[in-house]
Amino acid sequence: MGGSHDQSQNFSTNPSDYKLLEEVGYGATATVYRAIYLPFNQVVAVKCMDLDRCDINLDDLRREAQMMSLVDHPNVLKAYCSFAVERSLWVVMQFMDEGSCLHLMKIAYTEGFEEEAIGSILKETLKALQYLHHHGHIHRDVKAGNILLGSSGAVKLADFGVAACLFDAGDRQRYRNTFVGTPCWMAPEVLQPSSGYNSKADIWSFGITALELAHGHAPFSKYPPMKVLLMTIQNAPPGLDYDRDKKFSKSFKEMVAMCLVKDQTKRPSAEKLLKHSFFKHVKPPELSVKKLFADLPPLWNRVKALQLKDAAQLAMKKMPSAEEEAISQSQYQRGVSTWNFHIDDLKAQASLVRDDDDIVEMREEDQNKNNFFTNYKAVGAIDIKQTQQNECFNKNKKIPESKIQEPALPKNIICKRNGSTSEAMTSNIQKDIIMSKIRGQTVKTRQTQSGPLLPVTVLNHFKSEREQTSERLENGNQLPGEKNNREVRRPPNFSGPLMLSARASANSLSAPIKSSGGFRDSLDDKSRANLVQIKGRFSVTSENLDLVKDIPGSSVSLRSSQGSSLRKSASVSDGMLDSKQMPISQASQDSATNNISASLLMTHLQNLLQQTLMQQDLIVNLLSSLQSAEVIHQLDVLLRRLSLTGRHSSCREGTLSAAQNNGASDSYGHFD
Ligand SMILES: Nc1ncnc2c1ncn2[C@@H]1O[C@H](COP(=O)(O)OP(=O)(O)OP(=O)(O)O)[C@@H](O)[C@H]1O
Repeated sequence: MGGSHDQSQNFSTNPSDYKLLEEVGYGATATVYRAIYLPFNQVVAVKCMDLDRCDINLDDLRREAQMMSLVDHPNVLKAYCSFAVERSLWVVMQFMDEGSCLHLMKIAYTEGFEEEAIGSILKETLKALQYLHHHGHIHRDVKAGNILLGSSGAVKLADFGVAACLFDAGDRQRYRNTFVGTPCWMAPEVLQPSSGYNSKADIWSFGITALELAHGHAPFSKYPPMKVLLMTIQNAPPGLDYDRDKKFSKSFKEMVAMCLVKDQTKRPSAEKLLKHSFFKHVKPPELSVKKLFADLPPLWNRVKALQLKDAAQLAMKKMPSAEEEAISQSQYQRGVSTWNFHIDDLKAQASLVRDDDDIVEMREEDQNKNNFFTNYKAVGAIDIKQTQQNECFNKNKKIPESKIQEPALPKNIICKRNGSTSEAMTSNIQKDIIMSKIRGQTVKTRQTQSGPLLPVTVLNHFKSEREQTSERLENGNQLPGEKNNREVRRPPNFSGPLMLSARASANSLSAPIKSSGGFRDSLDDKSRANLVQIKGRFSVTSENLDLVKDIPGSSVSLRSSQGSSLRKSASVSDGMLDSKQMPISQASQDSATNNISASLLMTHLQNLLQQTLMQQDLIVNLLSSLQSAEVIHQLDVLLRRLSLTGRHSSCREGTLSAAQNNGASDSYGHFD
């Protein structure tokens, strides 16, 4: 991809040459810091990818870093070098001092940007895509969270964590055949591996990103990932609505509609799309984008504020009533009486499971009109004095190293939404209030969790984003190494089945899914080739896909698919599952008896969990073999069952259900 002036600068791979400063972002697998490269006294970004949290192989990571270092385009983020530091991989890259579009929307434009800014951001992004596609790459994770902004108005596409090479050995027509991306942004053809996909998948994601920038969130974002996948396949493509989106121009609506055509062959290439009339009159980003952050405090303070906002929401989340809590406590104790589990662990796990309504509710919270001020006020904020405001707006973006200090909490935040300005403030007092609430209530609070399961390997390292947020806050500004040393990794004793790695400061569905080694080419042995790994979310194996393909229509027997590959996804240990196999119908009868023992109850629960896991695998499998309306209908039915199952799989609710609800097992009867 050509050289770059940056490559003449040799960045060292010695971690002590980098002084990590504030945290400026975090994703499913990484935390990003503003840093100083000491030999050049140059500000850079260092992305620290926790290898324990990454369910991707080192080849993929190296490929990401290598690809980023080869790019040479003003709209594609440049990486300088990468190297391993203990259990993490550091990627040193250009620092984008205004962060991602997603962050910016969350902090100040919760209902999206004006068309003028959107046009500029999209045009620059499209130029990046044109460049990547021209060089044979599919980005595969185009979304607002991966579009970074600079204070000059620069727009750069970042994060090649899931990017793939489109053609090898000169085969320019090669279609990818893997399952990679982030649910809301994924093109329909990407969800159907049999059909294959190419760079047009990025055009779909680009269209979704346009909607995200216009509304402040991606379409379907309030639904669990599995539902999103299904809706993407079944529903008409999303678009800009003529009533709701009156403020947007016809040409913008048309351009989005062109991207969101289900038939990939009918989507325009990036090159062609750039010629669309919508992009003809777009203003240069120095004019339209730059002003978006004119009044905002520095990025690191915004990130901190977002973390506080999430923490405040966590603290304010509605608590179960006293009676519910008491019942729940006794259920937990009954449930764990014969196991070695620590009750707090079990509670924490149970609290990770939410049903759809909770997710919708959560989404509404995320999208509500309240600004930080409202949030903080609710946890005991104090009034803000107008005279204090200016202090925090003195952006000091290029700080000489000698003057760099640990960042203070933001004193004032200007929240700007579509032109209106309101004030928000956090203080150390507020922080204390929030933190004390969090400390007292984290375990009790239910968290946004739903959708597909996590593989055991991921699960063992899984830490909900809210916990991470709390930890980040409690750990202050520790550097990653210090954090790792202090962090006590305590794998959960109980693995709830419907887990989803949520992000506090990002769209809850924004962590990418990655299957079968986006770079299957690099996997040579059969077992690796069969692994369908989904980054940070859930896993199935391609053996399952084959299995389902061989099974006609609805006569799929779950029992027949209890092979070893399915067990990879099981969250209860294999040994437990093997030794406690029990027909579901028997579980139904047993759960109807009053004198049921806690251990038997938990055994049944395990079976229910196992069935849930298999159903989820099955859904993914069916997606891959989706060919006819009949199958779509079956998926629909399955999905409904799955939501029911999801509720019964929650440790908290499942324990109750197994004991009290005979109907639970009925819903599985069909699969016996
Ligand atoms: N070079 C950079 N300069 C400034 N901020 C950055 C930079 N790179 C990343 N960030 C911030 O950090 C966030 C997370 O980064 P990134 O997307 O690379 O992590 P990730 O773990 O790969 O995320 P995900 O996999 O969920 O997309 C970004 O959304 C952005 O806000």
